[in-house]
Formats: sequence, structure tokens, C-alpha cells
Amino acid sequence: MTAPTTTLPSASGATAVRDRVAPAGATLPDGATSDGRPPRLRLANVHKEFVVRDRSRGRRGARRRFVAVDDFTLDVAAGEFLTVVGPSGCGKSTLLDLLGGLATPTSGSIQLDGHEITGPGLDRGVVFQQYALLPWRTARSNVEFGLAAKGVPRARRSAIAREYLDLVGLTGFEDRYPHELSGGMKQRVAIARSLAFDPEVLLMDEPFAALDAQTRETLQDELLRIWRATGKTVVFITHGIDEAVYLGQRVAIMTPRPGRLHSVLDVDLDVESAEDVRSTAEFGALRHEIWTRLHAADKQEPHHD
Ligand SMILES: Nc1ncnc2c1ncn2[C@@H]1O[C@H](COP(=O)(O)OP(=O)(O)OP(=O)(O)O)[C@@H](O)[C@H]1O
Repeated sequence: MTAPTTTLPSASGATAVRDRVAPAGATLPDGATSDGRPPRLRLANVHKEFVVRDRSRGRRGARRRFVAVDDFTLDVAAGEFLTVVGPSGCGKSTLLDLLGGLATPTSGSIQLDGHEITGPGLDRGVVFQQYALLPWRTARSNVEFGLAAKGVPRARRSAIAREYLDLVGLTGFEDRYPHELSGGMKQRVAIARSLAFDPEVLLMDEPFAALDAQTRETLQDELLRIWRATGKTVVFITHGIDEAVYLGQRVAIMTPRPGRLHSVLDVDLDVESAEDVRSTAEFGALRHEIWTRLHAADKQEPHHD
């Protein structure tokens, strides 16, 4: 079953349309893609349970199953920028762990280019909220580190690291250690490190949540620029509605207890050409629509296992 996709009627006037042409491999309503290839990512009836201890039933607690993600079905096209928004605890990070191969679904399937994801791989780069940089290595050395593991020769490593640090706007800061960089700069290094592998897919788990508002907005624009330049498929987790609307071509809305896909919203905003797109009526309408859906979902009766 494919989640319903809704496009808000675009209000008259200023904003042009971002990417009216479907990206290569865009998913058609029947689940096929425009060029006949499988979607870059295909999640089919993904279900993830954890075993937890119920402390209300004795000191040691009886073991019971907890459903974190339930019946999640969604295709992500090659080159698409998908944002996933939902309240705290709705299973967003669990979903990203599953996509990253850091966890396996209890049932259901997750495929990348038609192949089942069975573990972590260099075809997926992951960027977390915490930068996870090695503190004793410089920015360049942090980027090179992963390339060494991939078997890239030393001379080539240095050139690739320079190229990606340049792409994220850190030329001149290559030899700084993490403690000599701002939070935004550290996150840029983390993004450069993930991109340096040249992964098919960039998986981002609230990467800008720890940053101040201004740095966050700057990095959002940087990320969009990098996405356009590289054509990567991006899955970006956030609990910020504005961030989800600003970045995503589509926004997947999740509901909690258990984490389910509520719906998917198409975003037709021209972030590039509008002066301050966040203050436009179209942006406000999209934000309100997502807010309404999240609140409607939250009022549903809690689901008990
Ligand atoms: N390893 C685990 N064992 C047991 N329960 C877990 C485990 N990992 C996550 N959970 C539970 O699964 C649910 C979803 O957690 P998850 O971290 O995916 O949510 P989230 O939407 O990313 O939350 P947040 O926005 O607060 O980061 C939560 O109720 C959490 O307690």
C-alpha cells in the first residue's frame, strides 16, 4: 500500500515551481518509476519491534515487545530530497537506522536500487546530530579517515578531502582540529566526510538540530546547493516543520505509538528564487497543513500492543 500523496493547490502569484519535472526514477502512482528502474529506496511494510522490560510488572519487569515502526511503505526516487517529520519518539531515528543498515526490520523489506539492505554500506552516508568527528584528527584527516578504510590511495585521499571540504565551504580550515571549529563547521566536516565516499544516498538524522537558528538556515541553504550540485538522494529526518518544508521536495509525516507513515506531502516551492520563501503564503500554507496533520494524528487513541 502506498501512502497518500497530496499536493496543496499552489496559491496564485510569486513563487515559481521547484523541479516540476520528475527526477530520474521518480515514482509513479502505481509504484513503477518513470524510467522503468526500481526506485532508489523502497520501503515495503517495514515493521520494527524492540523487546523492552515492563517495570510496572515487578522490579525486574516482564519482557514485552514494543513496536517502534509499523507498516511503513514508501518509495524514494533517485535524486529526490525527502524530509521525514514527526513528534519525538515516533520512530524517525529507528527508520534512519534501518535505512543505514544499523538495524534490521522485524518484518518487511528495505531495498536500495532493487537490492535488500542487509547492513551498513558505502552506498549510504549517514550524518547524525552529533558530529562524531575524531577529535585528534584535523578536518582533512577526518574526511580522509573513511577513505582510507575504503582503500583509496593516500595521494588521492588528500585530493578528495580537499574537494569535499571546498564543496562545504571549508577551504582554509582543512588543518583545524574539531575543537577549533564552530558547531556549524563541524557539521560541514561531517557532511564532507559522508559525501567523500560518493554514496548513492545521504541519510541525515536531525543534523542541524544542535545549531543556532542562523547557522541552521545557512547550512540548510548549503545542503540544498550541495544536493543540486551532486544529485544525491537525501533522506532528512527532522522534528522541525519549517525545516521539513524548506528542504524537502516531499515531506513524509509520521505519527507516534506506533510510528507509522501518516501521509506524504508534495512541496512546490522555489526556494532559490524567492527572497524570503519562509514568509510567503505558500510556505505558510504548507507549514499549517503539516501542523494540522501532526496534531490530528496525535489526538488519535494511543495504540496498545
Ligand atoms: N534499542 C531500543 N530498545 C527499545 N526501544 C527503543 C530502542 N530504540 C528506540 N526505541 C523506542 O522506539 C521509539 C522510537 O524511537 P526513535 O528514537 O526512533 O524516535 P524519534 O522519532 O527519532 O525520536 P526523537 O525525535 O525524540 O529523536 C521510542 O519510543 C523509543 O523509546
